[in-house]
Amino acid sequence: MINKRLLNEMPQAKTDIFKTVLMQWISLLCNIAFVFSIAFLIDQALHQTIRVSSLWLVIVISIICIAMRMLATNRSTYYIHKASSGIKDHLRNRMFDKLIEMGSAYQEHLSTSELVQLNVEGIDQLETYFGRYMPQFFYSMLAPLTLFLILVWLDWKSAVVLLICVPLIPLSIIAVQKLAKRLLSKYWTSYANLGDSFLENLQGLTTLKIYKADAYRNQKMNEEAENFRKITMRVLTMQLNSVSVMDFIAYGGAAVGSIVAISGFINGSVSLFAVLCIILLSSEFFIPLRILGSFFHIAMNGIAASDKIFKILDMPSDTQGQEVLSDDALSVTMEHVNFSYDQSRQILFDISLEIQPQEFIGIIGESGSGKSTIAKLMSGFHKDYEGSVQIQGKQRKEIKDTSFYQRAAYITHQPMILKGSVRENLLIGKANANEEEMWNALKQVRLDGFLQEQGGLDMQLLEKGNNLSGGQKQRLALARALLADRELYIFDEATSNIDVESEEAILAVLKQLVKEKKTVVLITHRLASITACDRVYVMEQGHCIEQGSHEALYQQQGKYYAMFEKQRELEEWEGGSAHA
Ligand SMILES: Nc1ncnc2c1ncn2[C@@H]1O[C@H](COP(=O)(O)OP(=O)(O)OP(=O)(O)O)[C@@H](O)[C@H]1O
Repeated sequence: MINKRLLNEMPQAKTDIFKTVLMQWISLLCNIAFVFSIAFLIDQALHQTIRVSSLWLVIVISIICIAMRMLATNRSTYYIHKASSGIKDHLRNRMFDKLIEMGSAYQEHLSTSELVQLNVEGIDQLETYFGRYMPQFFYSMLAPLTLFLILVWLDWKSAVVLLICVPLIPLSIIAVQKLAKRLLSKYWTSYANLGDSFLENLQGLTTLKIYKADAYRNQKMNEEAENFRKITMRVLTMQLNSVSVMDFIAYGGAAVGSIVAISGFINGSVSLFAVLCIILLSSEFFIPLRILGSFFHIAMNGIAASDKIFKILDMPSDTQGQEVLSDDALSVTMEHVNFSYDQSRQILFDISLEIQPQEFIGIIGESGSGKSTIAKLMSGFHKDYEGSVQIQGKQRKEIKDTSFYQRAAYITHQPMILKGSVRENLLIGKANANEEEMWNALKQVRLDGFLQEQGGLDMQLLEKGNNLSGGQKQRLALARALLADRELYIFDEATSNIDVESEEAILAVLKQLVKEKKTVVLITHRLASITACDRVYVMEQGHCIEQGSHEALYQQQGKYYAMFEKQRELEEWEGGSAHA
């Protein structure tokens, strides 16, 4: 019922919970005083001994009690808010820090929609746990004890009966909790899966429409939604049933206590004043626990979410190394690397390659041969490889991502363009770049002409750069990378959507980069682009089958030669047929 880990996460919340309980307790004392004064008045009225002075006394006590209750309720609301908002901020920051700490490899373990759900709704449900459930938990122990210690002087029998009935409520909560835990864990898993499907289908809606596959995916999602509905209904049924059980115990317990007091009154062993006090206060024994029960389910939902949150927070931080690169130039060495994304299929087989500072390296091969996987291993996206991937002689998995990315850039064929101006997108590469630098970079990638017609650097881009063509997005990403001025550039099909003429201009920029003492790794399908490389690695089905300069590989008349010739023939044929 008490999650120690959550409480220890936020020691400050303990003080706020204590203050909330104190305020609720003061409120209870006011209530008792109010009931006592009313019972006193009724007792005097029935015995016809009422006096004006006692009437005034009751009125004054009532006003004081009501005012103090209002004040105590106000303060407890404030502390409730303080306790719950603090933990929300704290956990969201911890999650954010953890993701940063895990670096680019976090996507291997977590899906975006699960993260969003946990961070938004999951953490919101902890608000109830901290702000409502926890104070209520302690108060619901304190309230019956306080009432018992007061009422036992009026009629010990009914006080004992009332106190004995109270633990039945927590017992029923514990029983329900056992059932709830597994059910809620299933509920969260089903919710996260549905979120995943929803996000994916929404992102791929255009493709689904084109292939008329939307109805099928819709049906699949409906099935998942139906599963989620069923499990939600089971959760709600469990909640309603447990609330009914608690109501039965609460009102039944109060009734039993009152009956004992009334029979004492009939026997003459209990005074009218005492029986009135017991009847009016008997429900107070149970109400705090009954309220606790109503918070319990939302709180348990928060706890289920927190279990998942802690699982993420407890993930090994060694998903990202802690070593920092030295000021020496960056070299990349891969030795006997084997790699699989999953157990079912090996993707890379015994890959060894070497990239010295200021070299211009090409990696080619047919689609699916493992080129991007090599780039991803160098960039630190996956650590679970055999063999060695070293940067500056240090294992890549030991190197901190921030240290690597300060010196290196990985540019893919699907660059991330953010909603906002072109300027904002460029400043991601270099925060303090001036206009001249930005235009210079845009000119190098031949995007300047288009942008000048479209409002320049202030041109507003839609989400994911959707108002740019595929080639324009790639050029913008290249301009951003050039502005970033890194030592090592890994271009993974980064110019795949760019027309041949512009690609030649960009190739000239890459050659210029090498002259400026940068190291460039170029992964491409366009073999004409890599003739200038110092060394080319040829991949086939996860094996590196050839390596050497363009001239050496060409003369070897192996795979490279065959691919090169085939592409040249195709280009010549295309050129010829275009002219025909
Ligand atoms: N995240 C992943 N999980 C499982 N398998 C993957 C994953 N990414 C790639 N693969 C598999 O690894 C193999 C190599 O993929 P990779 O992207 O490295 O090839 P590539 O040579 O870059 O291909 P292309 O030229 O088409 O980009 C492919 O068969 C692919 O199915």
